[in-house]
Amino acid sequence: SARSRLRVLVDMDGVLADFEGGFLKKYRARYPDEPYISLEERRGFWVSSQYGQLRSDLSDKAISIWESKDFFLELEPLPGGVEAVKEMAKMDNTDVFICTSPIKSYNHCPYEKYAWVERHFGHDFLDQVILTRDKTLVCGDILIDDKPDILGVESSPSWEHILFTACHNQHLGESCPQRRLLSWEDDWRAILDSKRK
Ligand SMILES: O=c1ccn([C@@H]2O[C@H](COP(=O)(O)O)[C@@H](O)[C@H]2O)c(=O)[nH]1
Ligand SMILES: [Mg+2]
Repeated sequence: SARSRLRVLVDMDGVLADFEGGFLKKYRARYPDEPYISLEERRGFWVSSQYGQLRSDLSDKAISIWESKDFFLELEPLPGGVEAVKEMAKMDNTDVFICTSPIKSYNHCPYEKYAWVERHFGHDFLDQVILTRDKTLVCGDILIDDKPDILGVESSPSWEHILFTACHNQHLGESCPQRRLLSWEDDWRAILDSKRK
């Protein structure tokens, strides 16, 4: 593109906010007598699918956790993520947006995603929030995201997907051709620099 500024899109759940850890903690607190899947045993992006495979009724129990009030608001930041995004936002010729998909049960999630960003980044950073169920429609140079397959109506998105390593995707090998960011301790600055014109 003719753009001279680098546009970085950063996912929220599983990249900035500890969705998996927050889910497991609240699931075990609410359903102490039910089986659970440890973070080491997590496979596949959809938590609800893996719980459904464990026992069919556990899928709805899993969903009940992230549909509850305060679930998204109370997620802990993943180590180094907030600091990295704040640093990116101050870099020359760089625009950074938080690009996140809300759940369709909208009573709490969209509000709490904004409130989480305000809490951890400050009010002004709300200008950088993009809520969308289809990230392929968002224009950018890089999308840092833990979901291995980011699909939507645009078959050829403008961004390069950098796969952020999470418990559910860490075992995937050749089937994931994307470049990875192993954590926020990994060299995210080099990835950004590799995309600069
Ligand atoms: O089993 C699951 C696991 C997660 N979700 C929701 O999907 C989105 C993921 O958003 P990203 O922007 O891709 O990180 C999030 O709202 C989770 O709550 C789900 O519906 N089912
Ligand atoms: Mg995510």
